[in-house]
Amino acid sequence: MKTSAGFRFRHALANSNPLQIVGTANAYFALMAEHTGFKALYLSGAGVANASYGLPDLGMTSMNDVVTDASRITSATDLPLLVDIDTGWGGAFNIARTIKEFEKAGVAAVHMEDQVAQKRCGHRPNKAVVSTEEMVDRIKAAVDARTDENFVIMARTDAVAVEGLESGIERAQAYLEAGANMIFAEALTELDHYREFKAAVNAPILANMTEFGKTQLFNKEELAEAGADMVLYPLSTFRAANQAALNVMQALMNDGHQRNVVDTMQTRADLYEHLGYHDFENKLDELFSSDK
Ligand SMILES: C[C@](O)(C(=O)O)[C@H](CC(=O)O)C(=O)O
Ligand SMILES: [Mg+2]
Repeated sequence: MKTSAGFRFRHALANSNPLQIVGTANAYFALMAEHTGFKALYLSGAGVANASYGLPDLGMTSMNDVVTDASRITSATDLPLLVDIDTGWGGAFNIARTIKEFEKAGVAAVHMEDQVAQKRCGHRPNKAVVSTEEMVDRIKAAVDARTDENFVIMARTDAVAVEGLESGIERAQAYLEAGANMIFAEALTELDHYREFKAAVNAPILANMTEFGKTQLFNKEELAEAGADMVLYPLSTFRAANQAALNVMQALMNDGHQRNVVDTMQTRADLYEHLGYHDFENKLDELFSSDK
């Protein structure tokens, strides 16, 4: 029997120290991540807004927008997928629907944050958080809606940047008591802060290594040593691919041809390798070739 996605996420976590979770903006990136050896994948809320809709990460995408992109990835790979569900998209019943839809889509884990509905990127100024009580209610609604007990509900606290480290830790404790399984400690500025979270909460901790943000780009050994169980690279591949695409666009515009940049492109052979193209082609021949 096939194990559930949530089980596979927990299994990957139990077998890694830390578990590196790479952001994959689309199903093809997910295949490349699998072939590179990653054991867990991430669908970024910012990534869905930016890549799929050309929008900023300001709470403008809906549950359906994100579930659509998540389903494309879970259809392409069995690697467990962690998905950013922002604030859960509403009140208790909306959050319950969100959990059911993501479970049904084959997602392994979601993270839900304690920002107000009018959310911002976790690494931008002027964030606002809801009360601990309100976030506890969000978590209770999510946990109650889950049907697979292994489906992971991760509580993200944005409070450290707003109210300080102590408050972030207290909130994390309250969120775990309400039934959250893991903690996403957002926008920490010191390695020691992970240590303090880990010492105070009895649950796996995620460190967000997003680039150009508030957190230094610590390596996985430093983070593991500081108590982080998971390390997230939400937009690294997206940012790199964007710059690569822009370089090609500029070359085409400036040079009138792509010969100077063709070496920066993934070859057709490599593309086909990741897609398993030849297996599909062989299948076609096997099924329909006339000289059988
Ligand atoms: C992790 C995150 O929530 C995301 O949507 O990918 C963002 C990442 C970013 O904007 O750099 C966040 O940290 O808020
Ligand atoms: Mg996000």
